[in-house]
Amino acid sequence: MSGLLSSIAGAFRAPGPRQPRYIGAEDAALIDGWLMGGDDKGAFSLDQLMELAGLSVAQAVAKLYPLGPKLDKDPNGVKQKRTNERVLVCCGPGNQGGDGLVAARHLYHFGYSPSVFYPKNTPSAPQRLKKQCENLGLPLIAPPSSGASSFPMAPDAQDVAFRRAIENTDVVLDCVFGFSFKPPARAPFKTVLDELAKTSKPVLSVDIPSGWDVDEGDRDKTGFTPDALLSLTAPKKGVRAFVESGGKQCVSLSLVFHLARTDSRVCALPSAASSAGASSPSAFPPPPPLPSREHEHTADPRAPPRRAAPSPTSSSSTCQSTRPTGAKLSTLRGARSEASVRLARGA
Ligand SMILES: NC(=O)C1=CN([C@@H]2O[C@H](COP(=O)(O)OP(=O)(O)OC[C@H]3O[C@@H](n4cnc5c(N)ncnc54)[C@H](O)[C@@H]3O)[C@@H](O)[C@H]2O)[C@H](O)CC1
Ligand SMILES: [K+]
Repeated sequence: MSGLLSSIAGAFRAPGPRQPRYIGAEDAALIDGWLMGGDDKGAFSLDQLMELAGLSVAQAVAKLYPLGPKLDKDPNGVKQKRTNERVLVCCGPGNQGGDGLVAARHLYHFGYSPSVFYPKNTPSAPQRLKKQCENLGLPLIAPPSSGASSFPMAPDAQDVAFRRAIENTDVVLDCVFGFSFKPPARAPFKTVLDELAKTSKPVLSVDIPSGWDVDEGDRDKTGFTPDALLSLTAPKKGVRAFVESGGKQCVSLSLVFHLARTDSRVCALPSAASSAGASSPSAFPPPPPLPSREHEHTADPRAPPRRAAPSPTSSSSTCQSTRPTGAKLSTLRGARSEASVRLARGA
């Protein structure tokens, strides 16, 4: 486990063009378990991890699909829509769906007008996150939570509502399935994935394009290729071809350097050395130099130190494109920049 954590962080510190460490579904689940484990492990709560993931998602949207300037009302006094303002957040039944609910909340505060599609509203769903979206008045397409009385819905009501929602959005956020998806998709998500494949709207996929196999990519020929991808912590093996063929990719770094720092401490402990079967602590290579705490919050760990402390609006994700565009390729390969998003709504 310690080698895995170091290699993920090391991939982002290595000089030259980034060579990300791709991880499989098993390793992704292992890291998740480690982050949430107590004792000598990460000690994060699920809520914290979702909040970090969801904030990174919202920041990636702000970076890739920036909100246009505010426009004056039209002659009839009607508010005019800003570029990229409407974001349809498609949420699945697992933790990735929770990331989506968090992202919708942050997007609202960034000034976007998100709406949320949440078709699997089971008792185990993150009801508090959903309630927070409701409290902001976000349009929510979801069946009533169990126990609530309602009129019976037509079987295809959600499909119809989803199709209408996708027509009336500027950007689609794919938070349907993450690293625990096992193809093929079951209802009601089959329709959702078909619509994602068909739409001409830009889709930003979180962690893995939904419907793709986490390790093997679009093995089942879904026909869905997102406009861009946000990898959480480390890119998954299934997106290697997408990234290497020039797909737009962001990587959320919020946990990477935390993993590396904790890991270097674990490596330094004699007990960790003996439990790993090493004859002495020196059997572990010295941990690579860690970036300063300041850099942990910036997009580029190798960036020169800042003079002032990072603002709360600085991004925890870094974006790059490797799209092969001839002469621009080398500059793009190393390109990365820091998102700066305004957190106060309407500011
Ligand atoms: N450490 C991190 O990087 C964190 C990532 N997070 C996000 O969580 C997901 C992984 O969450 P998990 O709940 O394990 O899995 P999924 O979101 O993929 O959803 C599982 C969910 O889906 C159902 N399901 C599986 N296959 C199918 C299918 N073929 N048809 C229908 N339904 C299916 C399954 O039954 C479950 O209910 C990760 O990718 C990140 O986005 C966390 O926020 C924490 C930190
Ligand atoms: K996804």
